[in-house]
Amino acid sequence: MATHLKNLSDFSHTTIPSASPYHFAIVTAHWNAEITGALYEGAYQFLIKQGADPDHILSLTVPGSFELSSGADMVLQHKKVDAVICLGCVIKGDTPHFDYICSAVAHGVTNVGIKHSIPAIFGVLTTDNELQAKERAGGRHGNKGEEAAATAILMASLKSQLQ
Ligand SMILES: Nc1c(NC[C@H](O)[C@H](O)[C@H](O)CO)[nH]c(=O)[nH]c1=O
Ligand SMILES: CC(=O)[C@@H](O)COP(=O)(O)O
Repeated sequence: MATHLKNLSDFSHTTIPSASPYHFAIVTAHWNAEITGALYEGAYQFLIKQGADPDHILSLTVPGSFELSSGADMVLQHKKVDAVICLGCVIKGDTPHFDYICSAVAHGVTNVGIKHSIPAIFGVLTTDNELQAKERAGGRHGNKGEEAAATAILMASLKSQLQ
């Protein structure tokens, strides 16, 4: 399975730069709140462990994953952050709705990051069922929220090196 091959899931804290210089926003979708809450806790606690100032982490909630792009755009329009982490969980149902949401949020988060030249991190689970989601939100396949936070720190560090 591809998940066990993911480098980030094997990262050690020593390979990620300190988060202390940076300001972060975490935008979390309320849909599938048990899962997205676990993603949020993973992301938030990872940032803190890496030295982020709690006062430099802005946390917001949007209704669903489809709104993550809009939420991230609003944050980047009004707040100075070094990276925005978008967390959600889309679980396949009986209709193609899943495909439209997943495509929209993937493209939307990408476009928001490019629009603002601020790293916008795609921390959205797109699963066939609830079990797969639970396995990736603190279960046997790790916590994608932690990985999203690690990615945010790495990208913020990269940008600071280029300036
Ligand atoms: N089915 C899921 C949704 N659906 C809601 C959409 O994200 C959106 O809020 C609605 O279409 C109104 O624009 N959202 C998730 O995050 N996860 C799902 O499984
Ligand atoms: C991903 C979704 O929006 C999904 O929960 C909707 O379920 P359905 O396709 O059965 O309406």
